[in-house]
Amino acid sequence: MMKPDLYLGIDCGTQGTKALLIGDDGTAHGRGYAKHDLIERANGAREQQPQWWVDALRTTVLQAAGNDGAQVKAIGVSGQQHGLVVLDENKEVIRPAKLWNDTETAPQNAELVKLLGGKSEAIRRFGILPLTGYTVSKLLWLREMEPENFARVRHILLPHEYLNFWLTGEIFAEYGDASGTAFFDVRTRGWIGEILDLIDGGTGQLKAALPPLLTVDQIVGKVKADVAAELGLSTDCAVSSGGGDNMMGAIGTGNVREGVVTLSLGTSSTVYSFREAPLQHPDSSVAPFCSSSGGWLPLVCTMNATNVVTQTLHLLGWTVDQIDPTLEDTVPGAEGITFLPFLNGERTPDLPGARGSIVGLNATNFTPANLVRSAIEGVTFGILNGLDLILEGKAATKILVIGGGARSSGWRQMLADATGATIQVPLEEEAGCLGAAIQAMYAFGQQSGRATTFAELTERLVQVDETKSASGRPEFLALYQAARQTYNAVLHDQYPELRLATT
Ligand SMILES: Nc1ncnc2c1ncn2[C@@H]1O[C@H](COP(=O)(O)OP(=O)(O)O)[C@@H](O)[C@H]1O
Ligand SMILES: O=C(CO)[C@@H](O)[C@H](O)COP(=O)(O)O
Repeated sequence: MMKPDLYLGIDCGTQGTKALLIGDDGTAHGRGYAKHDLIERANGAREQQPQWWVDALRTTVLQAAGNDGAQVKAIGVSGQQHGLVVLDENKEVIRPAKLWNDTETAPQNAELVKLLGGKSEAIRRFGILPLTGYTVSKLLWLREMEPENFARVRHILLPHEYLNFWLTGEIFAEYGDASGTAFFDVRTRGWIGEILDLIDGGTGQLKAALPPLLTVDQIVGKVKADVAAELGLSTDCAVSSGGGDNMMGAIGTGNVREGVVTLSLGTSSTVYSFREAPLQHPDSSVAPFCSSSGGWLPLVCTMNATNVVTQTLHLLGWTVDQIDPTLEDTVPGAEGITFLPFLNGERTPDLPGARGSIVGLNATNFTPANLVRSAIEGVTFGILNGLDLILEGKAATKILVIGGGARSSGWRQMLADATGATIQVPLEEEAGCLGAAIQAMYAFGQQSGRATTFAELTERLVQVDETKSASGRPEFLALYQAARQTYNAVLHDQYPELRLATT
């Protein structure tokens, strides 16, 4: 019997790496998962060793494709966005990668925005406002805090590009993930050398360290012989350009045409919707990123999501299994408790120095269950403020929800009740992996003369798990609107400098 062609999608998230092996028809042939460590310091530092991602990739590829490696035609890699990986002249990692949720670099981000002429000028000139967490301020931080490491930088990579490099020995960038550096012009799809000149004083060191950019039709290269031997892959196995995890989540939810909305509840919470043309939203919280399927992917990201829920559960000695009964047993608004979930500063709203707070406690409402509900509501209301921005005032009718938090039926129902939209979950839970595998299939098709489109592929391979859909219950809408208004009022009260769009 002929063995089927297989495609491997790898997703290097913050908490762990996942791998998914699929056939031409989208059938899953194997899966893998490995956890990552995280370096966390009270000053907002969030770092990981790139080697940890490589180790996790090895483990998950062997788990997913250990017996079928020779049939894998192409691999796509999805990675947490914005992380800074710096390599020296021998292509060795210089220091741990500062991650998308690192807020230690907030002073450098503020300094950079000033150097660029202020917020409006930065947007006018470069089409993007650097926010704390984007790659660019990590470079300024490195120059100021670790000048000896800065002097050794010869290659600047993002997490997924580092994994592509490990797999192929080639260093390339692609438009989607490059958008999150803030030294990439999303309008013209080219690097912005001028910003890097400001950081290195015009020596040209950083510009020379930028990788060449690939279009989505191109591949990074073939898997190196030693990697192929170790992982049981063929040396003919191609590696597609890959992309940021949100860009791959977009492909994995069919968000490759206008009108589709995806909401991800992972370590971060994100909401995004594909556009044919770049979108310069009046609110700079809307990141004007490119997608990794061609086109653009305006996106809002909050830095505190399942991490806050998990930490609240840990505090109580509870587990995620208790989320659903807890939401069932409590009422919207948690009897007056409001939880601002900024345990690690925040990116949306732009408050990198913010701290979390819980307000409205009294002798009757101060219960473990209300505490858990208020944490989930705080995370939810924050990302729904982002959803309003993405939809530019229009009401959502259908939202595809992905990420670890999407496993909770109670949380899905909360999203449906609070928006009035139908909440759907893709049949393949690991949308980032599926998107990466689909991109690999697309690139392999382009390379081998069997060209297809992302629309055709996703139409065929992305399906909804109808058993997990949730519809808004009208009687809950007003209750959630009131709770969300209270949340926004507390937010503005504590941070009067905000001009966040509220409902
Ligand atoms: N049933 C569940 N209900 C709510 N949250 C869950 C559930 N299962 C897992 N999670 C949360 O999902 C998170 C992991 O999400 P994931 O999307 O894999 O993150 P990342 O991509 O950032 O590594 C964990 O914090 C975990 O607590
Ligand atoms: O910074 C962003 C998006 O701009 C984050 O969404 C990161 O890409 C991390 O993703 P997860 O680990 O939460 O999937």
